[in-house]
Amino acid sequence: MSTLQVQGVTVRFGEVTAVNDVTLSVDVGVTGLIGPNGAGKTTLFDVISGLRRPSSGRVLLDSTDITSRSPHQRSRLGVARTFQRLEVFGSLTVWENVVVALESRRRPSRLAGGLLERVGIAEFSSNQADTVPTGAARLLELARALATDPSLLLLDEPSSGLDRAETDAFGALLRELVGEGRAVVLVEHDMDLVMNYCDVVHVLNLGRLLTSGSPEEIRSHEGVREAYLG
Ligand SMILES: Nc1ncnc2c1ncn2[C@@H]1O[C@H](COP(=O)(O)OP(=O)(O)OP(=O)(O)O)[C@@H](O)[C@H]1O
Repeated sequence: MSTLQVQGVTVRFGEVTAVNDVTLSVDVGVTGLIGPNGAGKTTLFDVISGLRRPSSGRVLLDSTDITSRSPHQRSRLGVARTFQRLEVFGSLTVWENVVVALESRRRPSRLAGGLLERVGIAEFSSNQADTVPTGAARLLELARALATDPSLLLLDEPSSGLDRAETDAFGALLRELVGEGRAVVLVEHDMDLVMNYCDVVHVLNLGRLLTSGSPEEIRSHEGVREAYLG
């Protein structure tokens, strides 16, 4: 049984079909969702996290149809998400940001320190969130997502703003999260991160699922090269 099933999902914005009859499943592991700009990756994340209703199709979580559930209800079912555009509370400290996320799920605030250690930004705990470097703010978003103890974690371009060493540490953390039985889906432009840390990669192009496979299969896929090279 897959954690997440996307079945025949289509999203139209007027004349534009952003996501076109996409069917895919996600299991425990690191799953990459890649594709050129405008391929429909963020729109598909919006559908999975409940921010957007599909024009047609269904989303199932652990075999339950959640297509009409709100983002809040999905969060309680174990779905957490980070955004391409940072969504932290800028005027709160880094530590307070995580506490707010913990409290939203009635989890104890004493867990905040451990979460910040885990993502590698404990040194910024008492800094105001809008004063920390972009990479640290991105890791704070991850800590906030982890504060909800998700079974399905959706990460939108998590490595932007991270340097190479931070990206490698981030990749290692992803593997740890999988070891805890979580499913992680990554929209990511950093192909090294995708190829080194993903178990499965889905490729979108012009709203359609072009192909799915292991990183090796994706790397050698003719259509993928064409989609990227135009
Ligand atoms: N709210 C909207 N209204 C109209 N068109 C939209 C809207 N959101 C997205 N689109 C269009 O849908 C298509 C898919 O966009 P989406 O942002 O999902 O792609 P993406 O793969 O995430 O791209 P990127 O890698 O650039 O973030 C694009 O053609 C985009 O212009």
